[in-house]
Amino acid sequence: MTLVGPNGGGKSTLLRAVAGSVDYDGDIEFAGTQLRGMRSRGRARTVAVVPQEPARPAGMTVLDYVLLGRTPYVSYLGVESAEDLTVVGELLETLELSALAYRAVTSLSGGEFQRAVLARALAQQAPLLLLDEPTSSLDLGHAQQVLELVDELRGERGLTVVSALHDLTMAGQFADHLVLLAGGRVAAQGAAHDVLTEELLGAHYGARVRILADPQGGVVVVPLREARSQSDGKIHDGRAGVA
Ligand SMILES: Nc1ncnc2c1ncn2[C@@H]1O[C@H](COP(=O)(O)OP(=O)(O)OP(=O)(O)O)[C@@H](O)[C@H]1O
Repeated sequence: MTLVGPNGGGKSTLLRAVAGSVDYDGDIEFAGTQLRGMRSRGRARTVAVVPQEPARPAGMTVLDYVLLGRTPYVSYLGVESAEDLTVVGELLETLELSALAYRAVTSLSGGEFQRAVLARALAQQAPLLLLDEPTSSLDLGHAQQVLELVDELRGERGLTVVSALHDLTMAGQFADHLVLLAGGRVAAQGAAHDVLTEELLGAHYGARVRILADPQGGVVVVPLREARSQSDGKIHDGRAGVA
């Protein structure tokens, strides 16, 4: 499920409620289990989170940072097993972080660190993965790669993924079910072509867009600039001049 919506719409708050880091009314159930009141080790084996603004622990290497994801499996003696190291090694490889394994996380670029945060969350091997803007610092290629990887894991391991995305075209390409949150409420939900419409994006984002259908079935959202006429200086509907 992919959450979209304007700033302040409630995407992060919803993810934090599912993650158990803010209080909420009502119940949140996953696979028949109430998430409220779960013990921290059990919760960490159930829910993995990629927060929007994760802290970078000073002096910690990328390897140790990703190994933190194995905490729910590490014995009480605190020693990581061969399996922990294998899982982490594979993730470092997949996310192109092997060469950075012994670098301090504080020295990474925004995109490198974002991949390390995802690796740490995937190392938890939890069936529910919450991603808050997982591609916000990534270049186009890495953003596609990360979303493909998450989609593959969703298929292969049966993960449930709830992701907040600002990039509506990425959402229109990758989301199976979209939820548009605005003012803390669900404004629309469904398939990409039902939610990413000119009307809904105009009403809830105050945005002027053109929606294009991608032949492969996805949706492309093109932001339109208001066109200024040179002759009368008035602002005209940008749609008029766009093929
Ligand atoms: N701890 C808090 N105390 C008070 N208000 C909060 C708190 N956390 C979030 N809010 C408010 O709740 C609303 C929803 O915020 P939230 O961070 O969930 O939005 P968002 O959809 O993730 O936005 P963005 O796209 O800007 O990241 C905002 O108006 C925000 O200011």
